[in-house]
Amino acid sequence: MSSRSEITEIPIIDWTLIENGQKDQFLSQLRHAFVVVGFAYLKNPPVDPALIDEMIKFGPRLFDLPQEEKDALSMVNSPHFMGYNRLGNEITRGKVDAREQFDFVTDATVPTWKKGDPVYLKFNGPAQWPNENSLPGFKATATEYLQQVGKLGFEFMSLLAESLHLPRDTFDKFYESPRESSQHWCKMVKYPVLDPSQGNQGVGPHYDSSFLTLLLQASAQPGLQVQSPSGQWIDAKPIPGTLVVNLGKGLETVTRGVARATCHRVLSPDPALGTRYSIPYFQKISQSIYLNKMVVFEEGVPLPADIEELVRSRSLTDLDAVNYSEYSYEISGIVQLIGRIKSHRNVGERHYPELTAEIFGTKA
Ligand SMILES: O=C(O)CCC(=O)C(=O)O
Ligand SMILES: [Fe+2]
Repeated sequence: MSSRSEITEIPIIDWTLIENGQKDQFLSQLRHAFVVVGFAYLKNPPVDPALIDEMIKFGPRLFDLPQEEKDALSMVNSPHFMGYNRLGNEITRGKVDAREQFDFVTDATVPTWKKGDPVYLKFNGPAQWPNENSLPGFKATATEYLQQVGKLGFEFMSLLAESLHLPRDTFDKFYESPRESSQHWCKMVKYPVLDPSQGNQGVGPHYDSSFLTLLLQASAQPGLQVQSPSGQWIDAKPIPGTLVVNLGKGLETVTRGVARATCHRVLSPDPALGTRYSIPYFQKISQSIYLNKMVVFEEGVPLPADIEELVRSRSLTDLDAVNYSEYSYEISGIVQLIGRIKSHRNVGERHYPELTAEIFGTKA
């Protein structure tokens, strides 16, 4: 890949390479995927396929709960941005997204906010789970799924470090300590078919926040698109037996742009195909660190030759997403809050009135 070539599809990397002793091949594919593309499918991920099926089946059942039950779990009641959002309650790049969603986390084992603590520590805290009688087994299944995907996420980051010729534990210092105490966060998302007069923004162009997203496409409908370096939108169609992996703006910041956060969006499903479901897992990093002061590739030190070659092969243009650029100067917790408040202004106004007024320029 020494010439500048356009990206037309998303690479597929098979986890069985690791299990079959072909780790070097896996690492080389990883290096290419995350330096050049920023997205890959991970085939045969080490997550129990029966558990994945159970999670997929819970999607429609969760959204089919009576509206009052869903509204009782409304995110506006949660300073941790956990819970339910009706259709039309979320904004990306100033435009309304057409998706309904629940955000969940595993129970907190990290200290949560107390009086006198920095405001961003309020971000840690419990989920709002549906009543067990309404959806028996859901909390247990989602918690087990989050544990397995969370474990994969940490292992993936160790492999990514190796693929960049860095020590395996390079990224450990960015998590809560010990990293096993981190909360694991996912969303269950439903994208309904829209009337063409309502547009087609399932979710607008954006970067993800922290280090790593592991996305389970939980139905057969396409919709996810990834922006290539030259600005073309590439379909990331669901492939059964895979998770879609992408990197967030936090990781791009600490690798000084070597590993790419890639702009992506979701188009509302085609009316002929019906509702689309997805379940993204977002790996959480510590709120109390300045990523710009903890870079893993020092300025002025040459990159390893194979990485340098991949970096040179990219021809990056300005893409459509603009979010999370604050990592270059601001503490991580505030950057994450800014992102969440921009997406969910009503939650910001209720729980973080000062920061929300600052973000929207409405401060008196
Ligand atoms: O639903 C999807 O396929 C992707 C969702 C997404 O990009 C996000 O929630 O950050
Ligand atoms: Fe995303």
